[in-house]
Amino acid sequence: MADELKVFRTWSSPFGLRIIWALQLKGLDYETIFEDLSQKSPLLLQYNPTYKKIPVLVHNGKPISESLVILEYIEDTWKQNPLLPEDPYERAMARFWAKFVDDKLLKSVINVLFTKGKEQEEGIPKVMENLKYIEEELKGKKFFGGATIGFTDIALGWTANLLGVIEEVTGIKFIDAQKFPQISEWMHNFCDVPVIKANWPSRDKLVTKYQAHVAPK
Ligand SMILES: N[C@@H](CCC(=O)N[C@@H](CS)C(=O)NCC(=O)O)C(=O)O
Repeated sequence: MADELKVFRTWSSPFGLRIIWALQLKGLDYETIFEDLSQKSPLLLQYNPTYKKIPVLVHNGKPISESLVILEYIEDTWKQNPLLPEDPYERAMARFWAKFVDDKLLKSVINVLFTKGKEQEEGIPKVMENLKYIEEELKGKKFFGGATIGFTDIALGWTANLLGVIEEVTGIKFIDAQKFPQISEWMHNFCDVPVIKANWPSRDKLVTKYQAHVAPK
């Protein structure tokens, strides 16, 4: 039986994009279901009753949620074009940095995006500190996984367009090539990969969306 793959996502979600990138890098066909999160579909609620969030990947009727878990499932199920290294220690490190992206970097960026005044100012050094860890980790590497993009690159991928959008919306500069040369180079290399380039949501639409969510100064 051919695999039936469905992805529940939204047009803008960076978590949803991770799944699209991974499926396309693996050369897999899938159907996309775009959700309106203000009116979640009964199917989304059925497939992800605990978190009620996108993305959800449904493989032959079986749902998997949480983007990093879905990435692992994709990697475990389809062996072509590996996203994780073979060596167990390197695999652990790839997972460690992907978790760092969600637990530390993303949270610090969201905090700056959705606060203002003193709270926002105090949040900026935390973002910079988290970016410095990534900068160190990327030293001497084109991608986290080496010559081709892998698990950690996909996890960090949102920064390559969303950080710029957030800079525009907040007026706060996070990335410049002098302060973060490795990250800047990585962003450039990452955006150059055809599967990545082909799937970015419209930057203008993202700016409008985030402007509407951000607290007025
Ligand atoms: N940790 C989750 C985060 C997913 C997530 O936050 N999805 C958002 C859209 S970007 C969502 O579905 N929000 C709906 C809600 O919170 O009700 C993952 O990695 O998949």
